[in-house]
Amino acid sequence: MKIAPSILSADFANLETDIKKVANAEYLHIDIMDGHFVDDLTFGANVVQALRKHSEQVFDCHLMVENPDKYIDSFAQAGADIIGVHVEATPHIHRVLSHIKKTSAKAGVVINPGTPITAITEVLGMVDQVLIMTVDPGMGGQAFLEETVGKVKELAHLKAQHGYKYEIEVDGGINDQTIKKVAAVGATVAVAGSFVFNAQDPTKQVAILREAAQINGD
Ligand SMILES: O=C(CO)[C@H](O)[C@H](O)COP(=O)(O)O
Ligand SMILES: [Fe+2]
Repeated sequence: MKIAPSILSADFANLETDIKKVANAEYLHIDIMDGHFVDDLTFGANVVQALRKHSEQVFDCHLMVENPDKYIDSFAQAGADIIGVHVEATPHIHRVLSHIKKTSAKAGVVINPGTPITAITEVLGMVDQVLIMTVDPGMGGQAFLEETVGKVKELAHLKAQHGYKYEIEVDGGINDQTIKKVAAVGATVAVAGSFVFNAQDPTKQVAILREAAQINGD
């Protein structure tokens, strides 16, 4: 299981310091909110570019924005390694994913808890990552929604059946207990914000998550 600390719960006044505390994780998860697709506002490509100088990790940019197509080039140029777009944010998901694939970034599709897997079936063969939201997007610190576990299992089944290559990422309410549930059904990347950064020692929290995932997962 790869661990993806979400800087949504980091100290925005000390991002450089905070990201160094989680250098033992494979990914850095960067939540981009536009105040339209979700209520809150976070940061843009300029912040990604600034962070890029301080980390070699995979920059996993989760775009919670309307009109995602408008932002793809700037995030790719800023140093995003993966750009994830919500299927709910565009009627043209195939076009947007094709656009990402023409940049240096890998393409991810994201689905909300209320969206079925059938909404993304047609694009599963073209994506590098599928992100299953395990909370409703918009804020950190929410409780994991148990009913999303079935979708992780379904995605893992489709991956094996069709030989797809995507990572299966989960995001929201991940802690040392919930990570076991998603690891057991095939998740390969776990995002965690509050569990990692709302603790004294974020480095240790990453290690705790990794160990917990191994008990029931890979
Ligand atoms: O996309 C997100 C919210 O929309 C965040 O990545 C997610 O909520 C992480 O926070 P936590 O681990 O505290 O639930
Ligand atoms: Fe996220």
